[in-house]
Amino acid sequence: MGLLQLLKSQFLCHLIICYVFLVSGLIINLLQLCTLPVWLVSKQLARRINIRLAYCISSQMVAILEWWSGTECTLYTDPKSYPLYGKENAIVVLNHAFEIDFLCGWTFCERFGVLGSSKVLAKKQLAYVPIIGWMWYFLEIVFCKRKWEEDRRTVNESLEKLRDYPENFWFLLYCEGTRFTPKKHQVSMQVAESKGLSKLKYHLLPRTKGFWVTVQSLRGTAAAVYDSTLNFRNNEMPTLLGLLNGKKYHADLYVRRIPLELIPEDEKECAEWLHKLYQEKDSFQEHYAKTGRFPGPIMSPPRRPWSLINWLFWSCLLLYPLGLLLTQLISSGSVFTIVASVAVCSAASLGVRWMIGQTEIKRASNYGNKEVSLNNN
Ligand SMILES: CC/C=C\C/C=C\C/C=C\C/C=C\C/C=C\C/C=C\CCC(=O)SCCNC(=O)CCNC(=O)[C@H](O)C(C)(C)COP(=O)(O)OP(=O)(O)OC[C@H]1O[C@@H](n2cnc3c(N)ncnc32)[C@H](O)[C@@H]1OP(=O)(O)O
Ligand SMILES: CCCCCCCC/C=C\CCCCCCCC(=O)OC[C@@H](O)COP(=O)(O)O
Repeated sequence: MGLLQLLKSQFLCHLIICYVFLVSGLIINLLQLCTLPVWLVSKQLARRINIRLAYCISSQMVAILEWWSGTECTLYTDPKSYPLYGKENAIVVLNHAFEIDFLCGWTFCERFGVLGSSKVLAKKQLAYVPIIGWMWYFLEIVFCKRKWEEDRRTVNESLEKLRDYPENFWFLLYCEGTRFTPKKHQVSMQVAESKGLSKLKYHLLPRTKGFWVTVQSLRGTAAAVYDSTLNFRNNEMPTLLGLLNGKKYHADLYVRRIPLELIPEDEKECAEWLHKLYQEKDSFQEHYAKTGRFPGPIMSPPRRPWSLINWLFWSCLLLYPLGLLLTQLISSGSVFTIVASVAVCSAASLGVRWMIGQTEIKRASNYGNKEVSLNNN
């Protein structure tokens, strides 16, 4: 292990990274709260400010992936579509099998300049995660309860509000609805069988209703669907803790741009179209398993320095007062103050560990474990 790698694996480094993320995140959440009066005066201005504030939070996680761990992200795509990425609104359909797939998505958002405005159809529970969940509230992220009777109205209403969004955005949809586990795969293939649908090897059966409502609501707003299929080289199973430890992974993303006009308007036809898309995605994964690459040429955008610059800015701003505080604390000699400070730090560490836990597949919900999901935690 090299010296730098040893440094990256040190708990003290992780503490510093998490401290910067936590404190800057809370400051930014507070600033977002302060934009509420701006909404009353100019909604578009408030949105533009929030895009930039959100960038300051999400790009810290991107910096961990790109600059701290040095993870390589390779894009396979058609050279004719490439110039359009970042220059139009799009609905992104991505497979959901990896703990850091959302972060790889964010990395591509960063490289194409749409990180601050990127959106997702997220489960409601994520709205309560401090910093990221609170940031999403101000970004007009669409939340769902994964109960169609309740979601059909709220999801449609939230999407309609994005029609006059002032900057280009990508709207991410994990149509599988939950992360891939062998148990969920087995259950969803039973559903596929009962519906006479072809089986999938690498994906769960997609839930079609959210896709249909998204396409219908964003017609005229989004130009295309970006069908995106992600995998990692050498069967890597990346984790957020791995990234924090400085472990380098190798992500490969295959993207096809499909103009929105090609997607059927009728709900049943749209569902069939999506099922067919997932058959194709499965064949791309099979190709990857056999050859170690996706079809088509590589058109990788380079990483940009902004996420690193943003991280360095917040570190300089927040580490100096921390140093001063620690010096004062130690020189005060008060046992009570020192014990209280250790308790606050421990609570904060546990809080961050809980947040990281949200990304772990072993802590995934029970959604999709039963054919008709009753337990929707
Ligand atoms: C150039 C570069 C390109 C790309 C770069 C890549 C990406 C970057 C883009 C953007 C980044 C932005 C943000 C990223 C940051 C963070 C994201 C983090 C996480 C958030 C993700 C989540 O929270 S995922 C979970 C929430 N989302 C979803 O669930 C979406 C999919 N679900 C739906 O659409 C659902 O339809 C629904 C949620 C709207 C409603 O849920 P419900 O459960 O009620 O679903 P359905 O009514 O559809 O289900 C009933 C039907 O399903 C059948 N069924 C029953 N059991 C199963 C089963 N086990 N598997 C499959 N199907 C099942 C049932 O029979 C019903 O069938 P019907 O025929 O009646 O429909
Ligand atoms: C600068 C780095 C700082 C390190 C500390 C980072 C702390 C972590 C911060 C936030 C973590 C929350 C990110 C939320 C994204 C989780 C994405 C996700 O994968 O959600 C799962 C959901 O799709 C499906 O859920 P289930 O499979 O049904 O269950």
